[in-house]
Amino acid sequence: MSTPTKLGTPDPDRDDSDNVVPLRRTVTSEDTTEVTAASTSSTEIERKVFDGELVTPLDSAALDRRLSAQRVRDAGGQVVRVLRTSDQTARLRYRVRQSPRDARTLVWYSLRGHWRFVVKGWTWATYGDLRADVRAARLAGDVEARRAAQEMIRADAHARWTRLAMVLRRLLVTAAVVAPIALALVIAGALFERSEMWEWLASVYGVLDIVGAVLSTVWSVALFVVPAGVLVASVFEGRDRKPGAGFLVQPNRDDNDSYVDERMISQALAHLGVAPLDKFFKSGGQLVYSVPARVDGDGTYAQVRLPMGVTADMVAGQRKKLAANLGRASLETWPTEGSEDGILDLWVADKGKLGRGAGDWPLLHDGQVDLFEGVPFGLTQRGMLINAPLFEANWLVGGRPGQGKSAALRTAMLGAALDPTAELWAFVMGESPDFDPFRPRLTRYAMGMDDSVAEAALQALRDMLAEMERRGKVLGEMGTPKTSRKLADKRGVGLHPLVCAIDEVHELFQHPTYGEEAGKLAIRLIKRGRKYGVILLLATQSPTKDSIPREVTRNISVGVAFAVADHVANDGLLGAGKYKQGIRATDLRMKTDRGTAVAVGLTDNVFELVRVFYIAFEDGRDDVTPVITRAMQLIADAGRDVPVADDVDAAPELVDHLADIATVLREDKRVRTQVLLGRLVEHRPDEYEGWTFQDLKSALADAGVEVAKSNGHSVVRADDIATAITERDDVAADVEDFDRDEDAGK
Ligand SMILES: Nc1ncnc2c1ncn2[C@@H]1O[C@H](COP(=O)(O)OP(=O)(O)OP(=O)(O)O)[C@@H](O)[C@H]1O
Repeated sequence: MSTPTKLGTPDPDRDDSDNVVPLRRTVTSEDTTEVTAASTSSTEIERKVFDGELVTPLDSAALDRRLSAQRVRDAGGQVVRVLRTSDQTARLRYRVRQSPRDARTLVWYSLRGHWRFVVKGWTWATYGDLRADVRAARLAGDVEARRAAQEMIRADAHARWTRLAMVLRRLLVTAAVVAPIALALVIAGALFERSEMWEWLASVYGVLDIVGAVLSTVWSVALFVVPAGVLVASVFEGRDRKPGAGFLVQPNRDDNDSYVDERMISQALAHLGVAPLDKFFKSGGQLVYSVPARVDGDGTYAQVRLPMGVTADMVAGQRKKLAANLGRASLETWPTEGSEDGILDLWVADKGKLGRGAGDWPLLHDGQVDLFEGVPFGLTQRGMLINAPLFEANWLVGGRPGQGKSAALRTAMLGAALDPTAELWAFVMGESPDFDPFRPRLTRYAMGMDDSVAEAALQALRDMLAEMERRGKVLGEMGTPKTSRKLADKRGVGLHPLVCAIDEVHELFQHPTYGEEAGKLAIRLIKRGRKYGVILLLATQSPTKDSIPREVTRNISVGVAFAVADHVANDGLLGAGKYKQGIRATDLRMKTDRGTAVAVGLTDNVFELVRVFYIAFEDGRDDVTPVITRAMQLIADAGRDVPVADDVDAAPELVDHLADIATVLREDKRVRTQVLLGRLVEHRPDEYEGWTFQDLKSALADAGVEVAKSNGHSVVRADDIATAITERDDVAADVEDFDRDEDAGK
C-alpha cells in the first residue's frame, strides 16, 4: 500500500536548511494519529512526505536498524537519503578507475613544480620581483618609485652579500677550531686501542660512536624522506591554479549531471564576459565562498562574495551565459542578490527536476486547515512544502494565458474552504467553470462576461469595505488590534476570515462603469483589510499599470508570477526592481513550465520558485468536488452553517475579561488566583463557571499580564491590571486615529 495518506509532523528542532532530501517516511500500524495540515502548519515551509506505507512494528524496527547502519537518519530522526553515503562509494570506485590518469597528472604536476621551484629560485637570485617593479615604474614614468625599487635592490644585494660573508667567516672559524681536534682524535684512534686509552678519552670515542650511529640512521631515513618531501612539495607547487580548480579532476559520479561545485561555479563565472570579473580571474584571483556549494533540496546552493567592482545584479544580468556555462537551462539557474549587493546567492537546480510538478496536494484526501497558519500551496525549488499565508495577506496572481493562474487561485481557495470558519466569495470575470464545484461552499459567486458579474464583484468590494469598518469597530471595543484564531472561532461576532477571489480581475478594473470605483475600493481593502481577516485574492493575465491600479500592485503582499512576457509584467506582479535583482518570471517557458511560478511573500525568502499543487478539474476529471464535500462535512461536524458575514448578533455580547477582573479585585492590592476565580464566577456565572487557573492565566496573558507570586501563592496584582487597561485603551485610540487618517487620505 503506497498511497500517500499523511503529512509528517514537523520537528521543532529541525533546521530546514539541512543538506538532506526527505524521501520517505515509514508509518507503523501503531502510528494512528491523524495529522492534519492545520497541525503541521506551525512553520511556513515544511518538508513534504512523498510517500508512506504501513509496516508492522517489527518490520519498522528492522528497517530502522538497516537505515541507521547506513547513516540515513537526519537529526530529527526521520529517514532521509544522505547523498554523501552513496557519493563516497562512487567516488572511491571512480578514483580506482582513474588511477592511471591521476598518476600521469601527478607526474606532470611534479615536473611543473620543479620548474616553478627553479623559476622562484632564479627570481630570488636576480631580484625578479623588484626588477619588475622597476620596469613598471619606468613604464608609468614614476621616477620616485623606480628609484625606490632600485635602491631596494642595491640595499638587498648588499645585505645578502654581507650575510653570506658572515656565514662563511663563522664556518671558517668553526673549522679552524674543530679541524685540529678532529685530526688529533683520528690520529689517536689509529695509534691506540680503546683499552689502552685514558678512560675519559675512551668515553669521548664512545659518545662519538653513538653520535655517528644516530647520524647514519638519520641519513639513511633522510635519503627516502627528503626526496619524498621534495616530490610532494613539487606536486603541490605544480598543481593546477586555474580559478576554482580542484587538486585532481572531479569524478564523474552517479549524479554527475546534477553535480555543481565551487570549481565549476568559479569557472562559469570566469567566462561570463563581466569585465571586472575577467580581470580578477586573469590576475589569479580566487573567489571567496561564504557558503560552499552544498545540496539544497532539488539542487545546489552556494554563496559567493564577489570581487571588487562586481555586483550580484551584474551576474544576474548574464544569467543565460551562466546557465550555459553550468550546463543548465536558464530556469534551473538562479543567481540573485544576497544580503549585500556584492554577495551572490546562487541556486542551481538538479537537471530536469523542476519539470516534474508538485505531486498530489497533501489535503486531497484528508485533513483540515487553520487559515491563520496558511494553506499548502506548492513546493519550493528546494522541494519544501509551502504553507502559503492567507491571513494578513492579499494576493496578486498573474501570467500569460493558460499557465495556471486560475488553478493556483483554486488551490488557495480550496485550502481556505477546509477551514470551517472561513467565508468564501468568488467572482470570475469570464466564461470559465473553474469555481463551479465550489458553489455549495461559497457565500457569494458570480461568473460570466456580462455587466452583472462586474456589478456583483463591485458590490462585493463595497460590502467588504463596510464589513471591514464594522470589524474595526468591534475590535476597537475589544481593545484588540486584529482578529485571531480564537476570535474567528467565536460565534456571533463575525471576526472570521473572509476570502474573496476575483479571477481575470483586470476586466473589473477596466470596466467602463464600475472599474474606477472597484479600483479605489480594492486599494483601501488591500491597505487596511489584513488585520481584520478580510482577504483579497486577485488573478489576472495583464498586470500592467493600465489594467491593475498601481497602488494595488504596490501594496499587495503576495505576488505569484507564472510565465510573463516582459520585465514590466514581472515587476508589476513581484514588485519594483525584482527583474533587475534576477527574480524573473520571464525565464519561465510557456507550456513547459505551466504550473510553475516565481513568487514573493509566500515565505521569508526573497523569492521562491513554486511548483503549484494542481487539483484537477478538467477533461471529465474532478478532484475539486470531493474536497468541497469534505469541507461541507467539516462545517456540519462543527455544528455551523456556511459562514456569512452579516450573520452577526445584533449586539454581540463581548465579555471584557480584563474589566471583569478589575471589578472583582475590588479595593484589594492583590488577590489570590483561587479567590479571584471564585469572585469571577459570582460576578458572571455564565461566562466563568468552569474556568480553571489556566483559563485565567491565558486571559491575563492575552492582556500582557503575568500571574505574580506572593508568599508562595499565585496572585493577581491590581497595579498590573490597571496598567494593562491603560495600555489597551492607548492601543485602541491609536488604531482609531490610524483608521481616521487612512480614510482622510483616500
Ligand atoms: N499547477 C499545475 N500543474 C500542472 N498543470 C497545471 C497546473 N496549473 C495549470 N495546469 C494546466 O494548465 C491548464 C491551464 O490552467 P489555468 O486555466 O489555471 O490557466 P490560466 O493561467 O488561468 O489560463 P487563463 O488565463 O486562460 O484563464 C490547466 O487546464 C492544466 O491542464
